[in-house]
Amino acid sequence: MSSPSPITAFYTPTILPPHPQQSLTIFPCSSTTPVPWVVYIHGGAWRDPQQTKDMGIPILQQSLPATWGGATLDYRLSPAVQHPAHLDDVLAALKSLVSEHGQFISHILIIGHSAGACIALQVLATLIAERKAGGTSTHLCDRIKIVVGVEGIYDLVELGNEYPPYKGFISDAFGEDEELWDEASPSSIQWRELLADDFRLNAKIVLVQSAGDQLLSMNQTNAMQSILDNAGWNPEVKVINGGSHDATVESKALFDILRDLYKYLDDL
Ligand SMILES: N[C@@H](CC(=O)c1ccccc1NC=O)C(=O)O
Repeated sequence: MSSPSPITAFYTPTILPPHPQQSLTIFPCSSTTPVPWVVYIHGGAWRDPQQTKDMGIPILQQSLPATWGGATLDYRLSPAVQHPAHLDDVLAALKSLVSEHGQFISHILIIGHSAGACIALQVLATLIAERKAGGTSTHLCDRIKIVVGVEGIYDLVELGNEYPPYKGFISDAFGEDEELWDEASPSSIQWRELLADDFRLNAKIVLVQSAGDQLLSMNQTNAMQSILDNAGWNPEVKVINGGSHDATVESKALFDILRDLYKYLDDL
């Protein structure tokens, strides 16, 4: 049986014409019962117009089990918009995915690359906080079982300290005030407060970093690991030979990790 063709959808149907970046490419599942879905959030320092949702296509085409669904998201970029617009767009995309396809979605695995990994952890924390406040996104939050950060950015202030030239793209996306960088960073989130009492209810967080990443050292991943460890989240960290910063998302080493995680999802 051949898989259904990918479709492009806009996630802000009330805004006409839709902003071209407020769109997602969906690989519909070929199942009539709920199956897991994999959702990709691209990187590109919140600003690189060359890095789009298309960067998620190799993962979805090459690693996704035949009957599963997938989606890769675009979001508006800086400097046209600033934080929290990127996060808001990704949340809107996920909510629209669940409202349109929810009956076919059992669990969700989110993969974020680089700046997309930052957004992925912001998404998880935002949705848990919304759920705790009695919000309506429970049906989305409860389905997110795994969040994978690949070559991730998690602490904007430390990133700027380690790589002063990166302060330009951080300012474009988060403004000039480093206090706001700190507030927006996944490293500043009160993760312990977001932990569910029953550990099985918490999403598994996996931080993947390629030894060949020429743009980011291990520092972001190591720091995020220790913050999540101290907060009781027990993240998994995988150091792989995935090649360069961007090549990692198409690497066999990453696909091997993902296939193990797919088995975990299948067994839930
Ligand atoms: N090509 C990008 C650079 C970039 O994406 C990047 C550079 C350093 C560290 C992380 C990066 N991307 C993360 O999403 C740019 O044009 O800004």
